[in-house]
Amino acid sequence: MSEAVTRPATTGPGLLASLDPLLREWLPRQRWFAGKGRPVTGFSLVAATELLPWNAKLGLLHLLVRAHQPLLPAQGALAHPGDCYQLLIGVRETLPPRLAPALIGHPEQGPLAGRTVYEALHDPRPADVLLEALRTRAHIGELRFERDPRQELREDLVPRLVTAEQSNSSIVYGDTFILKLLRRVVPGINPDLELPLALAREDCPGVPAPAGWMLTDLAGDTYVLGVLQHFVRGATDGWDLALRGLAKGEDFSGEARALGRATAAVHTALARALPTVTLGRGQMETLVDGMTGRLDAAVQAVPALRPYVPGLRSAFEALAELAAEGETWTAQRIHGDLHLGQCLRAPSGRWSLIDFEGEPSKPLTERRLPQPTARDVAGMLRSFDYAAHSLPQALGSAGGTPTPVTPDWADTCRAAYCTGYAEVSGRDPRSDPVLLRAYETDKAIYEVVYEARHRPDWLPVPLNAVRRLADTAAS
Ligand SMILES: Nc1ncnc2c1ncn2[C@@H]1O[C@H](COP(=O)(O)OP(=O)(O)O)[C@@H](O)[C@H]1O
Ligand SMILES: O=P(O)(O)O[C@H]1O[C@H](CO)[C@@H](O[C@H]2O[C@H](CO)[C@@H](O)[C@H](O)[C@H]2O)[C@H](O)[C@H]1O
Repeated sequence: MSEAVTRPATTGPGLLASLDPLLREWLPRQRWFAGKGRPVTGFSLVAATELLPWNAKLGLLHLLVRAHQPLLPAQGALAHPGDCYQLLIGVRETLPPRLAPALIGHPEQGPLAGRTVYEALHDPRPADVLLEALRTRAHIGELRFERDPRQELREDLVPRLVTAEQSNSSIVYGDTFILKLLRRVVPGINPDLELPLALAREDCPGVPAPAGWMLTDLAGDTYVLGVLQHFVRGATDGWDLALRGLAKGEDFSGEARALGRATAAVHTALARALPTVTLGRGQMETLVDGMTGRLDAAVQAVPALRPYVPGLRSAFEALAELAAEGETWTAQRIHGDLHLGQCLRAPSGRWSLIDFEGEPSKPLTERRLPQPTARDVAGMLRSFDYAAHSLPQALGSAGGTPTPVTPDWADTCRAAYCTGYAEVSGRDPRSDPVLLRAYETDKAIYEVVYEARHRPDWLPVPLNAVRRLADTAAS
C-alpha cells in the first residue's frame, strides 16, 4: 500500500530505522496498543513532523507509525495493513531522573544514534509545545492545530499527564483544559470531536465543549489526532462514585436519576443537531443479523456461553418479529459506548458525558451511523448491574463468584435512571422492552468477550447477566 509520507528534511529516511528495534519492544507494552497478542513484525512511517528540532538539546518528533502484525488464522485472509499509531517522541542527550519512567531507549543506529528517546507526554516542555500550537492555531508540516476562535488559551497553564488507565493519552493543562491525544488513528472524522462540537453548537451543557483540535491530512483523508476540551474540575466518575456508595451501603438512585436526565438531554440535543432516520424492516434485519453474528462469534471465543445461546438468540428474534410486523424505530447519533466510567460528576452535582469515540474496535463508518438511543440506555443499565456485582473484583480480591452487596441496588438504579431519562425526553426506555432487552443482551455478550480477553477475573460478572438475560428471554 502506498502512503503519503511527510518527513522532516533534517531527519531523513533513517529515522524509523533508528527507532524500530526500540518501538518493537516498547509499543506492545503500552495500555493503548490495540494489537495485543500478535507480534509486531515491523513498522512503516506514515508521517513525521519535527515539533522541536531532533538535534537540539530537547527534540520533539510527532510520528504516525503503522505497526505491521500478522493476522491470526481465525481472523481470515483479509488483507490488513496494520494499525496506525500517533507517537510523540522526545529526544535528549540524557534523561533527567524524573523522566526515567518515560524512557523508550537508546537508538544504536541512524540519525538518533547516541541520543535518548522517550515518551514526550511525560515532559512539561513538549506538552507546552502542543498547547502553544493550539493557542496560535499553528500549521506545522502536515499538522493542523485549530482552536475555537472564541476560546482564549492562556499561556501559563501547567501541564500534567493523566495517569489513569485509558485507551488514549490525555494531558490536563492547569485544571482548565484536557487534551486527549488519540493513539490508534484512522482516516475520517472521529465522533469524539464531531459530537462534542455538534453539542456545543446546541449549547448542551452536559458535554464539555471542545476548545481546540489537532488534525492532519494524508493522501486525501483527514485524521483527527487530538481534542482539547474544557476540564471538569474536581470531578468523580460514575463508576468510582457508585462503588464508593455501594461499599458504604448508600442509596445511589438520586444520582442514577440525574444520570438518566443527563443522558436524555444529550440525546435530545444530538437529535436536534444531526440527522435522524427511521429504521424499518430491512434495516432492523441488518441490525438483528449483526447482533446474532456477534453472538455466534462470541460463542466461538468463549464456549462457556454455549448453554445460553437459545435464550439469548430469542431476545434478538423477538426484535426481528416486531420489525416483521411493521414496527419502526427512530435512529440518531448516540454516544455509542456509554457506561458509568464515561460519566463525570462535578462537585456541583452536574453530570457530564465524555469519550464519544464509540467502541474503538469498530470501523469509524459504523460508529458514525444513527442508532436507537436504547443502545446507550442499555449500556448504562448494564453498568449499574456491573457495579452491583463487581465489588470483589473492583476492590482487588481474588475473584470467585461475586455476590451482590445489595441485591436491589441495581434494580433501583436502573429504574431511577429510566425515570430520569423519561422526565427529560418524554420517552421511558422501558416502554420498548423488546428493543431494550435485545441491546442489553448484545452488550452483555460483548462484555463476556471483553472480560475473557482483558480481565478474566471479571468474567463471572457479565456471565451471570447472560444467564439472567437468557432466562428472561426464554420465559
Ligand atoms: N472533560 C474532562 N474533565 C475532567 N476529566 C476528564 C475529562 N475528559 C476526560 N477526563 C478524564 O480522563 C479520563 C480519560 O478520558 P477518556 O475520554 O475516557 O479517554 P480514553 O478514550 O483514553 O479512555 C477519564 O476517565 C476522566 O477521568
Ligand atoms: O474503557 P472503554 O470505554 O474502552 O471500555 C472498555 O472497558 C470497560 C472497562 O473499563 C468495559 O466496561 C465494563 O466494565 C465497566 C466497569 O469496569 C462497567 O461499568 C461497564 O458497564 C462494563 O461494560 C467496556 O465494556 C469496554 O468496552
